[in-house]
Amino acid sequence: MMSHTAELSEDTVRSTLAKVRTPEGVALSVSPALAGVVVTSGKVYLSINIDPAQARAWEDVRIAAENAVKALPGVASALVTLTAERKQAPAAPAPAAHNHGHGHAHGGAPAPRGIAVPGVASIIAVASGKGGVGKSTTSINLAIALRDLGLKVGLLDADIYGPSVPRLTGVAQKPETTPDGKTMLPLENFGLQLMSIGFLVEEDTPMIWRGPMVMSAISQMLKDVKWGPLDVLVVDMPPGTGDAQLTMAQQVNLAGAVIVSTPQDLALIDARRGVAMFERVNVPILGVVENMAYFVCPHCGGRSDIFGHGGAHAEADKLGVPFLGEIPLHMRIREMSDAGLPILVSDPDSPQAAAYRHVATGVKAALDKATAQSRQAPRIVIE
Ligand SMILES: Nc1ncnc2c1ncn2[C@@H]1O[C@H](COP(=O)(O)OP(=O)(O)OP(=O)(O)O)[C@@H](O)[C@H]1O
Repeated sequence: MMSHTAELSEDTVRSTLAKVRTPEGVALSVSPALAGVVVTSGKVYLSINIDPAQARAWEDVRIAAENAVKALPGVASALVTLTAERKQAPAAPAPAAHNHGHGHAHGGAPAPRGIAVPGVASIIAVASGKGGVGKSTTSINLAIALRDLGLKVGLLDADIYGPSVPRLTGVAQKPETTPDGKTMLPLENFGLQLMSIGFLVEEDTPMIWRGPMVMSAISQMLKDVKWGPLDVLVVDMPPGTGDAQLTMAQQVNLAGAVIVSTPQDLALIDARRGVAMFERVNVPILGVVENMAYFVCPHCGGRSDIFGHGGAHAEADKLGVPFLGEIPLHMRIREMSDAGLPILVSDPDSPQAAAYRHVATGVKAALDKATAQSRQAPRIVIE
C-alpha cells in the first residue's frame, strides 16, 4: 500500500496545480481559493473555496484540477470539491496563526485554546507530515504502552479521511448513546477508550469532507463523547499539514504533539513541516518518532538499515526537539495490526514492543515537563 505512494507529496500535488487556471487566470496553486490539499495513501482530496455565484465557471476548474492530479504518478484517486462556506464560522474564535508570528512553543505560556474536553487531563496529537508513515500504528501502540505505564488512556481516531482504529483494534460495533441521546459512549478494547468516525459510518462509504466539516466532526468526537476520566487522550490526527490539521492544532487544547516520520528524505521534509505547524500555534513538540527506521528480518532477526540510519534523530536535534526513538520495520507489526492486534498485545515482550515502550516513556516524561511548564507559565501575556 505504501510503496507506490512514497514519492507523492502535497508539494507535488500543489505544483501540478500551477497548470490549472482559475476563472481570473491565476494559477490554482497560488490562488487563495485553494483551501486544502490532503494526500493519503495515494488518495488526493482537494477543496476549493469559491463564491457560489461563480460556481459554473469554477466547475471547469474543478474538473481540470481533478484531471491534472489524476495524471500524476502514484495517484490512486483524486477528489476535488468546491466549497462555498464562509472562511470562518462567526461563532468560532479567529485562528491565531496568521497574525501571531512571534509566539514560540518552548517554555512560552500556551494561550488557553478552544476545545477542552471534560474528563480528559491531557490531549496529545500524533501527527505526520504525510500519509502512510505509520502514524496510526504508532498511535495505538503508544496508547497501549502509556496504559502499561499506569495511565488511563483513550484513543481518538481523528483521521477522518482514512479511519484505521476499527481495523487496528478489531472493534466494529456502533457506539451507544447516553439515555438523553446527547453523548456517545466510547467503545473499549485493550483497556483503552476508543472513538473513530469509522465506528459511525459504514466502511467503504465515500466520505467527502469540506474544510469546516472536518473540524466539526472532530470536535463532536471530542466533546460529544463521554470520555474519562482519562489521564491522556491520544489523538491520531489526519495526515499532512493542511488547513484541517492546522485548525485542529489551534482549536483543540493540546498538551503536546508527537511527530511520526520515516527515514526517507522526503518524509523528513514533511516531518519538519509538521513540527513547524505545531510551533506556529504554540503546541509543544513532545518529540519525533522514526518509524520503519531499520528492517528486521523475520527469519534470522538480522538488522538492515535500508534507508541509512539516524536521519530523523539528526533532524530532531537540528530542530531542537526531542527524539523519542526508533521503531523497526517488522513483518509482525504489519501482520498483527491488520489482524486487529497491535504488537503490544500480540507480542508484548518482543523487542518491537520494547521500542514502542521506550517511545512511550519519553512521551510521558515530555508530557509531564510540558504540563509543569504550562502550570508555571504566567497566564497573561503582553505582546
Ligand atoms: N514499523 C512498522 N513495521 C511494519 N509495518 C508497519 C510499521 N508501521 C506501520 N506499518 C504498516 O504500514 C502501513 C501504514 O501504516 P499506518 O496505517 O499506521 O500509517 P498512517 O501514517 O496512519 O497512514 P495514513 O496516513 O494512510 O492513515 C500499515 O499496513 C501498517 O501495518
